[in-house]
Amino acid sequence: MAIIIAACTLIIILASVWIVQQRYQAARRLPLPPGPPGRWLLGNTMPNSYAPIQFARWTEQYGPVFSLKQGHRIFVVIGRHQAAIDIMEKEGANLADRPRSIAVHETLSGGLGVLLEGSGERLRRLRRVLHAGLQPKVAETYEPIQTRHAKNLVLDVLNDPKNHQGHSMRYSASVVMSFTYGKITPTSYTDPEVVAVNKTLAHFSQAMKPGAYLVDTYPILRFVPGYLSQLKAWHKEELALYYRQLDAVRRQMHEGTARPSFARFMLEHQKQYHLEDQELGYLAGVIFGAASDTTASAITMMMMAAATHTDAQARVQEELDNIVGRTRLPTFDDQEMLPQVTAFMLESSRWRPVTLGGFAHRATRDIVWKNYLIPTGATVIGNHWAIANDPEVFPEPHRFNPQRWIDDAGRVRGDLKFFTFGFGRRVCPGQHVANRSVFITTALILWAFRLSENPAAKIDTLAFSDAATIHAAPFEPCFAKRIDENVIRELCAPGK
Ligand code: HEM
Repeated sequence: MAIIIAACTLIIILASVWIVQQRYQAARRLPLPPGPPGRWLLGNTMPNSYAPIQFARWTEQYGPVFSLKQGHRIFVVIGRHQAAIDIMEKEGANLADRPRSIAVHETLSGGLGVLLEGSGERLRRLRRVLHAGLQPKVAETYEPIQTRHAKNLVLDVLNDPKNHQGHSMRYSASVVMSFTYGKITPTSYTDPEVVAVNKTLAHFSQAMKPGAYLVDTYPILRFVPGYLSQLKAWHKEELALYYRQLDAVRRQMHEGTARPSFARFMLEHQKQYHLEDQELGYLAGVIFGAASDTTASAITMMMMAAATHTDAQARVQEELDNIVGRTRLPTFDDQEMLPQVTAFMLESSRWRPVTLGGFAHRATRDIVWKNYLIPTGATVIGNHWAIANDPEVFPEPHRFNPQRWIDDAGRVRGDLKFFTFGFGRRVCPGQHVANRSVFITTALILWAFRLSENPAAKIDTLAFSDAATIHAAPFEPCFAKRIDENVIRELCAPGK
């Protein structure tokens, strides 16, 4: 009897292995998603500027998922909402990896960063601590910081409206300095610490530019003497800066004066999350990079949307007048009652997604989608710009229309989503903090001002930088006060 059971078990195991192998081989025989023809051996030429926009054109031409080849590398680009759900979200476990990045990750970040870290034990550890320090309950505790700096933003715009883009950058730099290191003094964009951290961010953007470092396509280049020396020097510089900032928090903890912050949280839980000293300093440092530019750009895009879509803006202001009135400021507690404010911010981050092309993922298993193969090792890109313009999910996608986010009962729709913060297991861990920043600044700015276009200086809403995080070209909207200036000044005064 035992022999029969053992034989049956063996047959079942062999049959299962055979079925899996057959499926694997069948999958391997499937074609890659279609795509533009490339040159023999060299493959496709990648767009050398504004790649997400060119990719969106190829989506129109080749369909929701298309592929490109460059040497031995395969790129698969997702440009439609449903395909993003099917692939980027449902196959999230097989797409948690990143393509190897010798220039930026291994050299400039000395392998210490998180954004370009491959999947594995280290990433899980880092994401665990990021989640613990940025999850909704903790993000809620940063609301007073965000409110304080949002009031400051209103005053800055009141005093110097021309420099509104600089003020948005100041807002996010101050907020991130507060919650990362517990810094409470108002931070300006010329603050030496902020200047130094921004320098590291500029290095990162420079090195990230497609084609800046060919070593990722031809890894042999890393052995060329001097080829990576600039990146190594920048790495030393940023590490020293991040250590200095962390040491300040350590010292304050020792003296008993440290305010709650992400750095303090990590130092207090260093053992629990198995963080090495270097990792800890670096993680706090990169938060500034990940949080400041993105948030500032999102706030600027919201203001651009308001200035160029005055009817949509008026609807938000009608709601603010009804729910909040003109004698107090909107607060986080009002959000439930302010669906128009939320819809406005959701639409502006769909209309001009600040990470236009998203960040590349890498397939760690073969993925089959509608009889096409996305093979192991392929670089998989969820193109935010193309997905944001999917006409099936967002009818008339080029139109700025916050009402698409509102249901028949006047509430924010729970069934509609845009991937502002990326996909699957690499989704942005700072999204709860970021959303709160964009909400409170939208509410306060639209409460205080009516924005419009200056007829003599029309705004080109498609003029933005070609970078991982886009920045609008300088523009000058008119900011008319909706509320008596004395009331604005009194309600936004420091300490109020
Ligand atoms: C409007 C503001 C923001 C936008 C649009 C944004 C967007 C993104 C996107 C698209 C990614 C990559 C997701 C993917 O690979 O699919 C990302 C990653 C990341 N973001 Fe954000 N982000 C914002 C604000 C923040 C803030 C405030 C923080 C921190 C407090 C933050 C921390 C991070 C980190 C650490 C990563 C790397 C995660 C990983 O690679 O596993 N972000 N963000």
